[in-house]
Amino acid sequence: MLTIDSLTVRLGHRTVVDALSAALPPGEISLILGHNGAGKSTLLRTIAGLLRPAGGSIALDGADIARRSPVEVARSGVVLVPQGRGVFADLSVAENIKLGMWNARRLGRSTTDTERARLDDARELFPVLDEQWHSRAGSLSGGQQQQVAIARAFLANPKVLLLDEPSVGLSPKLADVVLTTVASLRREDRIIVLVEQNVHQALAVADSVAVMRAGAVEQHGLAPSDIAQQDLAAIF
Ligand SMILES: Nc1ncnc2c1ncn2[C@@H]1O[C@H](COP(=O)(O)OP(=O)(O)OP(=O)(O)O)[C@@H](O)[C@H]1O
Repeated sequence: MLTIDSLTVRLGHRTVVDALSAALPPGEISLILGHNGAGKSTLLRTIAGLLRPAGGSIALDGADIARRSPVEVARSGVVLVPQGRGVFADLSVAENIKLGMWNARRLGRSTTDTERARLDDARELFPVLDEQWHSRAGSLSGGQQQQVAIARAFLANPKVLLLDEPSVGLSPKLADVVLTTVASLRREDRIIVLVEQNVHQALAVADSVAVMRAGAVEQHGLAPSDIAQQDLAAIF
């Protein structure tokens, strides 16, 4: 369980995350909705250890990770796929994906024994990438590059996977493919936090929904099927 309690993050003089509390359970995809500037990316970056909160706590299975270094947070199994793909265009698909594996090894979260099986799993989960395993990543479509970024995170064997708008800039069809891939990464002991603007497609794969407004959680634990059109109009 990832338990966030009274988390406050200031950027300059602005309070961007304001006494936010939420509980994100394993085995679920928790979708975070909110208008531009609500603080969603800042929340993900703080969970990943890239920003130091001014107050509050972030507990992963009971241990407070809020003020640990990014490396220590990664070592505890938190992986962020930030906005923008962060794919190395001149490296092959395979090399890009293996970077996740090497990173996990460096952090002590992977052994050579498990890596082979995990690589095979990745090729099965991402058949499009398997077909282009040795192609230059920069030659892939936007949707495929996004899949490379997600596959790299998968290879890092995350306990907590944070995805910041993975379908941004993609056609509805490719967004669907990417979000279906995200859904296939759901595992009993894995916490997946998804920030998305492609709301309808994200609702189709989410297990629960939280709504952020002005840095705080306005509603949480909502069932995706309970979110009606008029609610969405009020959120955005
Ligand atoms: N370095 C910074 N200094 C001051 N304010 C910042 C800084 N970075 C972001 N902000 C502000 O913090 C607020 C929250 O930004 P954040 O990117 O977390 O929102 P978001 O909900 O992810 O929005 P979006 O959907 O546009 O990415 C925004 O108003 C933004 O302008």
